[in-house]
Amino acid sequence: MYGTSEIVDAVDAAAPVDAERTAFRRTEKLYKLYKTQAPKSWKNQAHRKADLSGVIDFHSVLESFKQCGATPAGIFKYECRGFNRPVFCFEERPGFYFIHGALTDDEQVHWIRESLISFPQPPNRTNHTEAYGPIFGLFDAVQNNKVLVEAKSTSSEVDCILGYDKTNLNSKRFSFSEYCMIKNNDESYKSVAASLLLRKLRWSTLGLQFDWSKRNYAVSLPHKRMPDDLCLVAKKMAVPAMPNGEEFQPEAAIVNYFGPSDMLGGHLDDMEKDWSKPIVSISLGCKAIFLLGGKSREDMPIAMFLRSGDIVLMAGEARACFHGVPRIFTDSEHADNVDLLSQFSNEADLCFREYIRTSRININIRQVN
Ligand SMILES: O=C(O)CCC(=O)C(=O)O
Ligand SMILES: [Fe+2]
Repeated sequence: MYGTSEIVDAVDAAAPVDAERTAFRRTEKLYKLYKTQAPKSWKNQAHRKADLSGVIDFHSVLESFKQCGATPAGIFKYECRGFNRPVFCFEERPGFYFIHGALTDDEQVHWIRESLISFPQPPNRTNHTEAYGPIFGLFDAVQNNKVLVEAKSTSSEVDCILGYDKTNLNSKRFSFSEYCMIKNNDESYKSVAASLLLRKLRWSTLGLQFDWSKRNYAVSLPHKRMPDDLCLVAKKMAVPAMPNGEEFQPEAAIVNYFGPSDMLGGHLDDMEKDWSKPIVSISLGCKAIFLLGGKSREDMPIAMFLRSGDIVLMAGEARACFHGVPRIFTDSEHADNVDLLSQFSNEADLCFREYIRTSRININIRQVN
């Protein structure tokens, strides 16, 4: 990847002065979440209101297309034989496809659960792997108010309490434990609440593991195959962007987890060999603004809303276009997640509901070779 490709907290993040000179950066600034220079006492209400009138809303585009068969200038409805969902494209950005409402509510619920329960499980790596080694059962630990504990002592008693795997002496010694153990804590433990780890979860990688430090796919890292059901969705959704009716071959995915003030800076995804193959990118949870730039950061980006259940494809020329997510919406006026939240109304689903109420998840699936 090239550019600011990791999710960062956008609030008050100071941009380097010359970085603000590009059209992409200026547009990011228009939409990203700022605290104004308000007195501290205003803290929670002090988010500047962005003007959203220039953001394309494909929900409205589809509604007016249904009514009068017309689309706004520069946008057309793409007809793909055998593909029964509405797909829109931009005349100026060939290779970019917007599939509005691609996933049903049930499918969205399924992928949110998978993103929180299964996808961060080892051998898949997450942004926490470097600091803590492989962590098993993060979401279960959140539901049970557990904490991640490090054993400094080498006593067999601690090994036993932590379920430490002696067969893997290189792995770091962190494991989830009950709160009560920590109350009787002594210096031999270092601990962090599972709920905090979940809040700070930024990415997990599926299939071939992406090595962020070397910025390539590390074939030698242990990995599982991509989940079959996710491959099926990706193959089905990739159809409008596949050259000559070929079948998309999903080999890797990056799952991005966005908290309320997180953003993903403008970047290119350029580590895959064949750019004629699409990246299939699934949105879940809170609504976001997606910026689709051009091949230069100086090209004026197109801003559009991404809602839970929308899927975008970036293939061919669009693979060379800078893109990013300057903003997610967590306030009830804009988040657009009421229907989704109602799917998590059981007592047992409280943790999912609380998480997704103020978060966005993006699963982007790639053919690497
Ligand atoms: O979150 C999104 O919609 C885009 C994610 C993305 O561009 C990436 O992970 O490379
Ligand atoms: Fe990307």
